[in-house]
Amino acid sequence: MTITVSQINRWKQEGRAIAALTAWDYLSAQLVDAAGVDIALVGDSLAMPVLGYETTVPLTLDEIIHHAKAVRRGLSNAFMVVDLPFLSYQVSPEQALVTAGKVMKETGTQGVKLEGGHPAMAATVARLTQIGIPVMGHVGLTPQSVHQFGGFRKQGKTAKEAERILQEAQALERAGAFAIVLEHIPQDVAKAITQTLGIPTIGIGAGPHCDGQVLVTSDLWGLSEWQPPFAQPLADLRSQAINAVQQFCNQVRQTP
Ligand SMILES: Nc1nc2c(c(=O)[nH]1)N[C@@H](CNc1ccc(C(=O)N[C@@H](CCC(=O)O)C(=O)O)cc1)CN2
Ligand SMILES: CC(C)(CO)C(=O)C(=O)O
Ligand SMILES: [Mg+2]
Repeated sequence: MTITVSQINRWKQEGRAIAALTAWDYLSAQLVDAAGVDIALVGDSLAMPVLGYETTVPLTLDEIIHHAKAVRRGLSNAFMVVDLPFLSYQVSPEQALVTAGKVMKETGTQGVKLEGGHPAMAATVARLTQIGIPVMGHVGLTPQSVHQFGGFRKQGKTAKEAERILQEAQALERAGAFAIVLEHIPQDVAKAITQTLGIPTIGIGAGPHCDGQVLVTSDLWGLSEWQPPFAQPLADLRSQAINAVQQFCNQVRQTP
């Protein structure tokens, strides 16, 4: 049962919600895949909870490829998508093509994701999809623009901004994107975009009316040292992990 882009598109038409989670290595990939997630995203968010950077901006192409190769080895069912890091695709459509091609060849991913939906980025997405690379879009709070936004702030709060985000999503659909992530925007804006588009929307901090949801898996597990307000942990692995280490230290230090 391998998941394909056409399957993902059919799920929208059938009203079957799409579950996506991030993975950053062999272990996390195996766990989300075994649990039956539909899409495993090697998100550039790995820069933050996993590598300890303050934003996703410093992550390099070589770093994400190294992680994505490990994720590939851990997946058997989920559709794999890899984020293109900051400045590995924004210079020109040619740069994006070379980067996406390198990621596909070296990691074995089925698709890539990039941020933004302004006309230049839509043209880049068109270029990639024309040569057969499945592209997932990402609009709203696009974390690679954090310094322009002045923080990881909710986007699309004014009618004008909301309209711009809708236009960007439509441009990405026309460019051939197979799905679009909507991050940290008001739920009514996400709902309107979801109803307008023929391709699935995958929300994060965008309310319940999207065609699917994505979370950073370390947030879901309660493993991140910090998480966005919209991420609800469903486990508390951080305290369990610390507890196990404390028990180990105590055992080792017990004088026989
Ligand atoms: N681990 C973790 N890291 C991440 C993401 C995640 O999903 N989880 N996703 C990306 C970053 N996205 C966000 C989105 C919202 C917030 C957030 O916390 N926002 C607050 C504070 C905003 C501000 O600084 O003003 C708010 O109330 O809106 C932080 C990172 C990349 N890194
Ligand atoms: C899940 C999402 C959309 C959060 O920003 C992402 O792009 C990532 O993890 O890198
Ligand atoms: Mg990302």
